[in-house]
Amino acid sequence: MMQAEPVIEINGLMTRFGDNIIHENINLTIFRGEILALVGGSGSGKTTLLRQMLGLITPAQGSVKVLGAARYECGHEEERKLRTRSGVLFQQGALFSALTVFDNIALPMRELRTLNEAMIRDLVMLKLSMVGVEAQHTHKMPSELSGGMIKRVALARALALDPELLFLDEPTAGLDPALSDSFVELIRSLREELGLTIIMVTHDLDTLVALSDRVAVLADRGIVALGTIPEVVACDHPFIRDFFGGTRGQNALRIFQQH
Ligand SMILES: Nc1ncnc2c1ncn2[C@@H]1O[C@H](COP(=O)(O)OP(=O)(O)OP(=O)(O)O)[C@@H](O)[C@H]1O
Repeated sequence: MMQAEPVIEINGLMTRFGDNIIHENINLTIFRGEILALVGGSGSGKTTLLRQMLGLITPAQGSVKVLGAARYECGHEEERKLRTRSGVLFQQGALFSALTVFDNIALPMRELRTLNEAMIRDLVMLKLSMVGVEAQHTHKMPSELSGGMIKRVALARALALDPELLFLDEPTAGLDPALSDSFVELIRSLREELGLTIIMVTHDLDTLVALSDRVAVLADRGIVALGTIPEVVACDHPFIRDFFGGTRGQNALRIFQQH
């Protein structure tokens, strides 16, 4: 059951790159335990908003509060702690190509400088088993892995430090439908097991329907709709009509209604 504890609070956020205003007066609260999806047209600022929640891009105006701390205003030490409480699966550059599977997952643990190598070894193996990657792949290089396996290893790395918040940028992009379904299933079960709050950007309707509790639609520099899928679909906006209106949209919604 969703609890009403806010874990991310965005108020009056404005983003500008040069003369290009991307967001104007964005307000969004994300609650512990939910999966919130950000959708919107290309260039609507989904990835930028995700990066602002992660502390990677400073907004021109407004505040971003994460786990009670004001991002961009809290001190260095608090910012460091916040980073360890968030896991990220980026669309590109999911793994370091020069490091083995083991070392990719061990890296954030080693950076903590509080764990010895024996503990790190046990933790890496635990994370790999959580995402369904067998021990025989531990010493492979990323170039030796399939696309589906890379996503799983990247997810294990995102979970390396037991984060409370998990950020996913297009988690199923580039996966064929069967791999995409099994990855969605994995994310869903990890959310249950670990009590994660998940913020994801996705273009994929099947992923959206299968995972999201709420959807925020970015368009016209703001959030034009926010709510459950049926609530969002009921909003009359050109992007929403196009996004959910086609055959794929209608099929995805039918599956949603059958759940
Ligand atoms: N560092 C930057 N410098 C200048 N412009 C940027 C920068 N980052 C993003 N932009 C611009 O901001 C806008 C929003 O980009 P963003 O990547 O957040 O969109 P998006 O909704 O995630 O798009 P897509 O679905 O295509 O990935 C785009 O017009 C992009 O060109």
